[in-house]
Amino acid sequence: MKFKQRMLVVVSLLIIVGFTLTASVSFYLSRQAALDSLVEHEMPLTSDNIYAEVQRDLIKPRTVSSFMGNDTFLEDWILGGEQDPTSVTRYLNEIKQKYGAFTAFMVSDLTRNYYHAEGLLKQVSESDSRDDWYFHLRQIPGDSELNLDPDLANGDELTIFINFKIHTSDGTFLGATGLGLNLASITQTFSDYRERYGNNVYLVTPTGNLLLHDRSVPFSETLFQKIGIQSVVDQVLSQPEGRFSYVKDGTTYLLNTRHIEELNLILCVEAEEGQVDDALFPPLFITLFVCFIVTGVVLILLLKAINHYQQELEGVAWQDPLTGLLNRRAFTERYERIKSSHLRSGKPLALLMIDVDHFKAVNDHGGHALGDKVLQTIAQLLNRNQRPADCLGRWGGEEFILLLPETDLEQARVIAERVRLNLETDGLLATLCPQGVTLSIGVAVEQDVFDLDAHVLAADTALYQAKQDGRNCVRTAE
Ligand SMILES: Nc1nc2c(ncn2[C@@H]2O[C@H](COP(=O)(O)OP(=O)(O)OP(=O)(O)O)[C@@H](O)[C@H]2O)c(=O)[nH]1
Repeated sequence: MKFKQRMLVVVSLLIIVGFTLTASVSFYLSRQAALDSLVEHEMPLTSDNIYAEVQRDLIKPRTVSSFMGNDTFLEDWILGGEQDPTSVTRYLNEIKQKYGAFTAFMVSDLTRNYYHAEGLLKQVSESDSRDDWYFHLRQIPGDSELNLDPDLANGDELTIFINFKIHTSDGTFLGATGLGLNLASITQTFSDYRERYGNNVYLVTPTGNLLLHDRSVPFSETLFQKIGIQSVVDQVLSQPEGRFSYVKDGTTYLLNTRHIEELNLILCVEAEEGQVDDALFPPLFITLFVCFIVTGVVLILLLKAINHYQQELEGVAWQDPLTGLLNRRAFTERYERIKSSHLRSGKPLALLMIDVDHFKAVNDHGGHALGDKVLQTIAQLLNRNQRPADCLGRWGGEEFILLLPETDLEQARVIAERVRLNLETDGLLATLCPQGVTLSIGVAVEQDVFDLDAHVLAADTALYQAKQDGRNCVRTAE
């Protein structure tokens, strides 16, 4: 790989690695900050808000159920032998209407009659699994329990029942009463929570049953069956408040829990750790895009700079600094190129060795600076008169070399004569050197074997002859 390509690759890699590292570190730090904010602020805040909403949605019906459980009307009616069931039915209907409940019910322990807002529904029986809730309520030490069951009175729709015991002041169990809330509307509320706060929300009983949640989780699930959460489920159930994380299907979930005293339920707010990435990826992509653009611009500038300096260096390497003509090395390289096309075509290639006559005298009389000026002027004149395909160089000192492709000896001689004459009659040179500047030129033509040394030697020999013949003339090689 060339130096230039190596430089471009190294610089590209440096920029790309630099940008990628910077972008990655900044992405990592931003992600940590976003996660901290999610765990420390957003989830607890969501939990607070949902707690307030759960209080509004569930605690009020619970208060009403509690009021029903402690209502002396029901106690008296049961103790009075359950006369006139319409009074209980009316009572239940009024409660149901007033508080917008899905159902209101009362069960007498004496007769096992189950009343609801439209009258007697059935009798509860220990042999009917649907009535398990009732016999369970009888046994528990507390006053109340929340249950999720199908409601017989409403086409078996899943209903949240808030069950309260009815008992006498001395604690004798008389039956159960309470409200049923429509599950569909409550799960909708939880789905609304999810949409509003962007987190999963569910309520869990102290034994780990999922009681209420949005529709994303099957109802039959318990917390123990929820994949991934098993690692922390014991802590979730035993701590009044907590922050946990668990992994499910390669995704990390954050869990914020809180015990709701009044309902004896655990409120769980769950967020995907990856949700913070959604906000962070666009800036990352912008950074990488900027990196791409900057890399491109830097590479273009670098390429231009390298090309510029390369050209300058090539100029220094190939140019004669005084005259701007090709130096000996560049001329040799050109000769080799031109030679190969002549080898194919077999056409003649002419070489002119051009030497300034008595140049030493110019230096001696006018000084070295004038000598330089004269050499530059001669170079310009020679350059001006050459054809596009010709190749002119400075061979050394006051000696120039001119290569004429596809030119035979006679044509070359004519051209050399013209060059000599042009120079002899040039006005500027006459001004610089009043004593006059003349050229001696030796011409040699190659047709078969193109060898620069031999070619130069032949032209030099002709030049020597020109000098011998009194200078200011053209001589051709035999
Ligand atoms: N000013 C200047 N003089 C140079 C340069 N290169 C060579 N010379 C001078 O050119 C002169 C060449 O002198 P000679 O080789 O004796 O040839 P000449 O005086 O031209 O005589 P003939 O070639 O025999 O006609 C020397 O004095 C060199 O110092 C240059 O770049 N600048």
